[in-house]
Amino acid sequence: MNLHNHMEKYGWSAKWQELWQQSGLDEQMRKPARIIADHGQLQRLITTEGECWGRVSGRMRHDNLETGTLPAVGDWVAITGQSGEEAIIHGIIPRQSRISRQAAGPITKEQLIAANVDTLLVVAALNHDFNLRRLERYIMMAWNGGVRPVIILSKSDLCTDVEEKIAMVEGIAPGIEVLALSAIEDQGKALLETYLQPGTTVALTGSSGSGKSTMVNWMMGENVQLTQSVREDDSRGRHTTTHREMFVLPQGAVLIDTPGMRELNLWDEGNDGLSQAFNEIEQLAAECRFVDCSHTREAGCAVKEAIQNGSLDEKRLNNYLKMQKELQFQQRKEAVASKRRTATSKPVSSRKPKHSRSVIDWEEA
Ligand SMILES: Nc1nc2c(ncn2[C@@H]2O[C@H](COP(=O)(O)OP(=O)(O)OP(=O)(O)O)[C@@H](O)[C@H]2O)c(=O)[nH]1
Ligand SMILES: [Zn+2]
Repeated sequence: MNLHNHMEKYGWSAKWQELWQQSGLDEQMRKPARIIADHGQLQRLITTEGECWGRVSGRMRHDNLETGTLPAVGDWVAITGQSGEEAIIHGIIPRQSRISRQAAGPITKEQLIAANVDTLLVVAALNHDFNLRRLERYIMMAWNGGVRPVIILSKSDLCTDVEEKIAMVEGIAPGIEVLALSAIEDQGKALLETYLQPGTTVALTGSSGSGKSTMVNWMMGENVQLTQSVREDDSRGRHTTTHREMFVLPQGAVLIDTPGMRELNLWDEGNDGLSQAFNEIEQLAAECRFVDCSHTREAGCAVKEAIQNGSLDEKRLNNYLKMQKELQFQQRKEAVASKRRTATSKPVSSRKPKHSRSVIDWEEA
């Protein structure tokens, strides 16, 4: 039997084999593995021999004080250890993409939610939970981490103008596929399954109550352990999505359930998500008379003109400007922090925060 069989189910491929060899992590007795659940001190792993527990090596924990890099769900790592024993995690194969936001707390820091994600499924319910500004933010999060977003409008059975809603979302999601479905009425499954090909890693996100768990149950089919645990959790009134984990769907894709994201402060990995998510605004801006136009009161502003002639929604512009400001603020704080880092030789973790971070509760936006 092919030793990498287990791992292929979890997304291992010729590409990862190559990255593994290039990483220099493949020395001595080390083997590749993927983090499928993160329990803080302990990580659940899928290895060439099946599942096991692992923990980060002392060396890696120590280095983390400088690098801030610990493995997250979805990471491919290098491990040692005999089968049947707890494995030791020594390093991470360079991440190809990520879902991250700004961590809560006073220091500007990335909170990695999932690594090596191909597609982010953003779920929004077609009844009450329909907020275009919130979708724009999820789209930004995906593009910023190098992940392709797909928008899923759930509970189509509760909506009488589905086509209209799809068109509205397409209007704020250039180049992104938008689909509507109903888990309860078993509508739209084939469309969804086109994103669930074997070998791909998809992450699931969306507001609480948008129907994510129901959708997962629907994809998994009946009599699956997850379905039961989901029901069990629901009956205790807890959010099922607070515990993130990764599992293989019957369609073949690996699914990562992200924690509820009430607060989504953007984290820019330099992938220029803003330009991707708001491409048409940036194209308009190139036509403004002044290169540094703020699109608020300047003469010859092509963006303002688009709002006046109705081709651009002012709310979309405002959201764009707001997120641009957030990212600029984050970059300034980062610049200050890295200056201080080079000025003192203290490890990152012992730095005293200077600013307190403003919290943006965007769910209500
Ligand atoms: N009418 C209708 N209701 C749905 C559909 N999908 C889910 N629901 C209902 O919406 C409610 C919330 O669904 P969940 O699947 O628990 O939502 P969730 O996104 O997982 O919520 P959290 O676990 O809190 O993040 C439940 O009462 C579901 O029965 C659908 O397709 N149609
Ligand atoms: Zn302008």
